[in-house]
Amino acid sequence: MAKVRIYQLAKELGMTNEELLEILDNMGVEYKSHASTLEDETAAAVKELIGEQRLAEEAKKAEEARKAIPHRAPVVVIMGHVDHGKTSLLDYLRKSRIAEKEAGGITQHVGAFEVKVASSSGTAGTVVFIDTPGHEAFTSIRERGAKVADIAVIVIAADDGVMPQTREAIAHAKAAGAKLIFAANKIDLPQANLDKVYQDLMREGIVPVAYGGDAEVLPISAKTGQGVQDLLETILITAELEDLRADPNAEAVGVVIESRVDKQAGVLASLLVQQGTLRVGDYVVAGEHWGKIRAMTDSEGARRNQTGPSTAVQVLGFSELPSAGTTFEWVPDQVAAKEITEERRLEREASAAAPEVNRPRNIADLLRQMQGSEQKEINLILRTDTQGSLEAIQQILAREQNEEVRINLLLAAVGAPSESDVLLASTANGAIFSFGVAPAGSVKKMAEQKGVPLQSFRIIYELIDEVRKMVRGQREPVYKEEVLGQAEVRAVFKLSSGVVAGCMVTSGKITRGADIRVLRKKQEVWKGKIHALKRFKDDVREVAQGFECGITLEGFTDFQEGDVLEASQQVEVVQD
Ligand SMILES: Nc1nc2c(ncn2[C@@H]2O[C@H](COP(=O)(O)OP(=O)(O)OP(=O)(O)O)[C@@H](O)[C@H]2O)c(=O)[nH]1
Repeated sequence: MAKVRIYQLAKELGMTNEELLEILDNMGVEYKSHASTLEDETAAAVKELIGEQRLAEEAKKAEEARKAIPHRAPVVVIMGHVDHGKTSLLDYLRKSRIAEKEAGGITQHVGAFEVKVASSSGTAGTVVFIDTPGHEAFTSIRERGAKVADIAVIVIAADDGVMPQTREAIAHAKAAGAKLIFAANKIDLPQANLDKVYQDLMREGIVPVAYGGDAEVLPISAKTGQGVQDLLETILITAELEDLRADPNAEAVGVVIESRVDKQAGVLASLLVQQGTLRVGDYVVAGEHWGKIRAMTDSEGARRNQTGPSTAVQVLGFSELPSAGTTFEWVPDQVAAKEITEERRLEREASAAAPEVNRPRNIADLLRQMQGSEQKEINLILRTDTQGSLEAIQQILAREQNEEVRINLLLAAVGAPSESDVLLASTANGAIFSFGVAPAGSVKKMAEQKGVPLQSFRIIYELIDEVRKMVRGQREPVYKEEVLGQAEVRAVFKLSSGVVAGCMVTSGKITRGADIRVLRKKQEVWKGKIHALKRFKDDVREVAQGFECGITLEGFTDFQEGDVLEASQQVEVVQD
C-alpha cells in the first residue's frame, strides 16, 4: 500500500485537514504538516477510530430518533387450556371497562378492546386486549407473518394446573416472540392450589418469581375480579420494559384481525393499527384486496374519524374480504391501491404455476434450507404416547445438540400431533416428530398442504437417528435416474461448428438439460451432456417422440448411424 499523506486521508474520510490533525494530536502521532505521510498502521488506526466514532454517532442518532417516537399501548392476547377461564377473564375486563365509564353502553366487537389502568402505585396506562381467546386463532393470524400481540397472558386454572393446551399456548406464545405472563385463575375456589401451579410451571422449565425466577404468575379470579388489577399493572410494567413505541405520524400500518360480511353493511374488517394514524377516506391495501375507509367504529361503538397506534377499529370500505392475519398498509390513492393488489394477484398466480421451491417438503429439504441460511436451530415439535417416553426423548435430544446446531423444542407434549401443531411448525419453519402416537389423517393432510415435515416413529432409536442426521446435516439427498426418452441417430453431419447427430426421437422425449448416454449395440460408449438441441435452425428445450432433431454433445463427435441416445435426469427420492 502506498503511503498516504495526511491531506489525502482527510479527503478520503470526508473531513478537514484540521479535524484530522487534531485526531492525530490526540493519538500522539507526530507530523510536520498536513502534507506529511503516515505509516500504514497509523492510517489504519485512524480509519478504525473514525469508523467507530461514526458508528457510535449513528447509533446515538438512531436511539434519539427512536426516543422521539411516543410510547404505545401493549397488545395482549389471552391463551390457555380449555375451561381455564379465558373467556371469563375477557368478559370481566370488558365489563370492568364499561362500569368504569358508567356508560353501560353497547360494546362493539371490533376484534380488540382497550382497558384503561389507573393505579395507586403510579403505573397507569392503557392495555389493548385481542378479543378472541385461544392460540389457534392467534397462530393462524401469525401464520400470515403478522406479529399481533406483545404479551400473552397464559391462563391456568389453579384447581387444575398446567394442562396440554397450556403447554401448547406457551409454545405458540414463545414462538411468536410474545412476553409471557401467567394468570393462576379461579383462586376463589377452595380447591385452588397456587403451589401446584408453580410446581407445574417449574416442570415446564418456567420459574415463577415466587420461586426466585423471573416468570410473573399472578393469582386471579375472573369471577370475582380478585387480582385482576395486579395482572393489569404487571402487564403495564412488562410493556414498559419492552419500551413499545409507534409513530402516529407515519403512514398507517397494521393487521386485519377479523373480517366478515354483514348482510346490510357489506364487508366489515377489524383492523388493529400498529403504526401511524388511519383516517376515514384513506386508501389501504391488505394482501390482494384494497379498500377506501368509508367509516370506522371503535370498541365502544363510537364513530371515529381517525385512530392511532395500538387501537382496533371496525372499518367499512373493503369490497372483498381481507383475510385475518393479513397486514394492511396505507396507500396514497386508488391508482396505487389497484396496481399494488393487481401485482400481488399476478405474483401469486405466477408462483402457483411455478413448482413450489420455497417451502420445505421433507426433512432433507428443511435441512438444505437450513444450510443455506443462518439458522442453526432445528425447530421441533415432539409428541409422544407417554410422559415417560417424552422425558426420555427430551433428555437424549438435549445431548444431541452441539455448539453449531441447537434443537429448539417448540413444544414437547403427550398426545397425538394436532392441527394447531402443524400451524405452529409451519410458522416457525419446524418439523413434527411423533413417537408411539399417530397423527389423524386430517393432520397429516394439513402438514402436507403446509409443507410441514411430519414423521411418526415407533422405535426411539430411529427418532434419535433422524435427529442426529438433522443435527449433523448429513442427510444427503438421494437421487435416482429417470429415463426420459430415446432418440436414434439417422444421419451424421460434419459441420464447421461441430458434428451434429440427426436424430429421430423414438420414445419419450429428449430435453436440453438431460444427461445423455450414447448406446451402440446396446453398449454404452459415452455419457455426458447435450451441447445443443435443435429443430431445424432453432434451439429448443425439448423434442417429443416422433420428431426429428439435431443434437450435438459436449465432448463427443464420433456418432454412427444407428446409435441410440438415451436421455435421463436425476430425480430426488423423497425420504420419509
Ligand atoms: N369459580 C370460578 N370459576 C371460574 C373462574 N373463571 C372461569 N370460571 C368458570 O370456569 C368455566 C370455564 O370458563 P371459560 O371462561 O368459559 O373458560 P375458557 O378458557 O374461555 O374456555 P373455552 O373457551 O372453552 O376454552 C366457566 O364455568 C366459568 O364460569 C373463576 O375465576 N372462578
